[in-house]
Amino acid sequence: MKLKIGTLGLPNVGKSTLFNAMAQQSIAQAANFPFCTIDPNVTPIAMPDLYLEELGKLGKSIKTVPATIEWVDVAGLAKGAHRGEGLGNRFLGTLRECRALCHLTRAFEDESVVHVDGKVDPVGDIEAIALELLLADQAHVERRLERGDKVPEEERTVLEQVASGLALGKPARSLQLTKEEQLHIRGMGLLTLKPVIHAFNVDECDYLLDREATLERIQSEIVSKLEFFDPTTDVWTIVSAKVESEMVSKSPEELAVYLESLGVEEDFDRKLLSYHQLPQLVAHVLGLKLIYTGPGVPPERSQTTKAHLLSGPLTAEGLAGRIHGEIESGFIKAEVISAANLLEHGTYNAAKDTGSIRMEGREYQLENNDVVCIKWK
Ligand SMILES: Nc1ncnc2c1ncn2[C@@H]1O[C@H](COP(=O)(O)OP(=O)(O)OP(=O)(O)O)[C@@H](O)[C@H]1O
Ligand SMILES: [Mg+2]
Repeated sequence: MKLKIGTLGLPNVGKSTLFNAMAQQSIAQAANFPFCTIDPNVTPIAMPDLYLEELGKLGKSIKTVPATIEWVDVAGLAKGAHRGEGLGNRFLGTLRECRALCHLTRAFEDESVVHVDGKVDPVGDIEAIALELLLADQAHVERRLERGDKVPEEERTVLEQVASGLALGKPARSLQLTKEEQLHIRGMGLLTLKPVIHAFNVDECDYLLDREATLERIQSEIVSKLEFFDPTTDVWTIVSAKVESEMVSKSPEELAVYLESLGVEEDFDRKLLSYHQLPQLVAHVLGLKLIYTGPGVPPERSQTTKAHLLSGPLTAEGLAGRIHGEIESGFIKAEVISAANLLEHGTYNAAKDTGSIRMEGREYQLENNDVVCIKWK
């Protein structure tokens, strides 16, 4: 199953516009009225990758396959959703399946775009959403605990701890649960346990021209005032959903004219755009790794260089199982080299000749940016 990231925020803050900028096409209906989105939108997003294309060339592959995550856009969450305001909070069930949340907050002034409360107040808006998540989790945990003995004891103990925290207004991720404790309640999909990427939706000027000053202002006026911003689980960035969605729908010529009209240099760094930035932050908060297969495999067996996303530990044998059952059962050894090291050598054979390719066994734990070639019989 693909790793999913869910967007969250008040109605009409730009979630679907950001989704379209991320998907690089217009899939989601984005419009200037609250509750425009009802059913979730989902799109695959390629993980930004430093090595894949070059490795594909080195391996003379016909195609390269990037690792992807799924970006999920849901309805706006209204204040009072737990009491049924807006579309209520039942749709949060979609977000329970997501591994991290991207919390989008309006930080642009534009009188023509409706704000559900009539004023732009990022700190208040974030806390309102945080409260809705807290209340949703509280109800979810209570329902589970009501099942009494049907809930395994280890799980019940952790849930009781979470319930006490939530009652004090503490999100589950702030309770410092151990990995093992988290495992007992994994199936619950607690929203307040998920890492949060705060994205502040700013206007084009703040985003493109006044970037540094905007970042400083957001840190001092918003992030530093948040009660539950934990830098060990949460990160933040700025986006400009409207301008970014316009950028991705333009041809290169139109884009040049558009950037010039905004007073932005043509060599504007595309790595600042959300479809690049946000997956990077996802990788950061979830500790994701990328590894590669393809180079080193004889061309008659594979003509594809593929990036694989790891969201937890994986052994060489585990990777073999992901590729094919026969490769797993016939596993002999794994040839491993880091992508950067392989590219320095120019060819797989050159890397082999200098002894740079290591031989690893079944139990080898894959590391970020490993290029792996499994030998099997
Ligand atoms: N940075 C921005 N500056 C100005 N306007 C913006 C910006 N980002 C989004 N908008 C505008 O805000 C309006 C609402 O956008 P959108 O439909 O994407 O919001 P949403 O959060 O998905 O809303 P809903 O919760 O109703 O689904 C649109 O008119 C969009 O063009
Ligand atoms: Mg929407």
